[in-house]
Amino acid sequence: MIEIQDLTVKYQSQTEIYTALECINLAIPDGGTCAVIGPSGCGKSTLLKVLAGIITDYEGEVRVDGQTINPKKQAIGFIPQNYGLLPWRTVDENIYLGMKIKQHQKTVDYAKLQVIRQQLGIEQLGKRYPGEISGGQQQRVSLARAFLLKPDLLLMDEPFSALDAITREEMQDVFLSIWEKYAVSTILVTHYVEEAIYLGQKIVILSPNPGRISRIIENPLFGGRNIRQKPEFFELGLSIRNLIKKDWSK
Ligand SMILES: Nc1ncnc2c1ncn2[C@@H]1O[C@H](COP(=O)(O)OP(=O)(O)OP(=O)(O)O)[C@@H](O)[C@H]1O
Repeated sequence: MIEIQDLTVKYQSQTEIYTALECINLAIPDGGTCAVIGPSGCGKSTLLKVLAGIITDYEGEVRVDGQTINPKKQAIGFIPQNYGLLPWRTVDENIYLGMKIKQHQKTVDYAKLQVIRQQLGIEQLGKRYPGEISGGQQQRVSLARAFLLKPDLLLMDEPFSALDAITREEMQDVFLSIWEKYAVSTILVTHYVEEAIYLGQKIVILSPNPGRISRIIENPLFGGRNIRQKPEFFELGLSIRNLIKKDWSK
């Protein structure tokens, strides 16, 4: 269980103290997914940085399975917007580098690596460099790296936003099929309402700054088959857009 209790984050600049997030309360069950939507500057990246252990100066409690979040004790996978691949390392090196760094493993579980590469359709790309593969393939490589780590928590910052609409939908399906197998607790930030409905069991809407939770929606459509084609999908999208318009104009 991921538990966030009364989380407030302030930045101190030379002239002022700026509150980026205020009194965030959220619980995500083990193996659940949560999509966070919010206007620019409301603190979405700040939230991910707290969860990734990059920001440690905050008020409130953030726990994974009852223990205060700490990337040295828990495995936390983070997929940044630009996928975070090292351009001077091959695809294979990029995939197992994360595991070596995070879990201090000297040896690589090649059998598992092979299974994940197959699931993601990147078996043929191992010797290439990130600059020699497409954006969708780079996204697959970053997913392989994250899932090989078997994270206690997977964080994704606008994971598919750099992809064209068709590849984005394809990658959302790829993500879901792997996530179903490994049941990794996942928090993703997105600015696409449809992506939030497709990938989020919970959908969290943040208010403009300071970011507060304005809604938490338990998504009734999550995990359904072919939901993108269903009228309920469009209806939920419309009602979330209306909520956002109301909440963000306050
Ligand atoms: N190091 C910092 N010092 C001072 N203020 C900061 C710092 N980092 C972020 N902020 C401010 O905190 C607020 C939240 O920033 P954050 O990057 O978390 O927003 P965001 O929701 O991810 O934005 P976007 O959608 O535009 O990426 C913003 O107003 C930003 O200007």
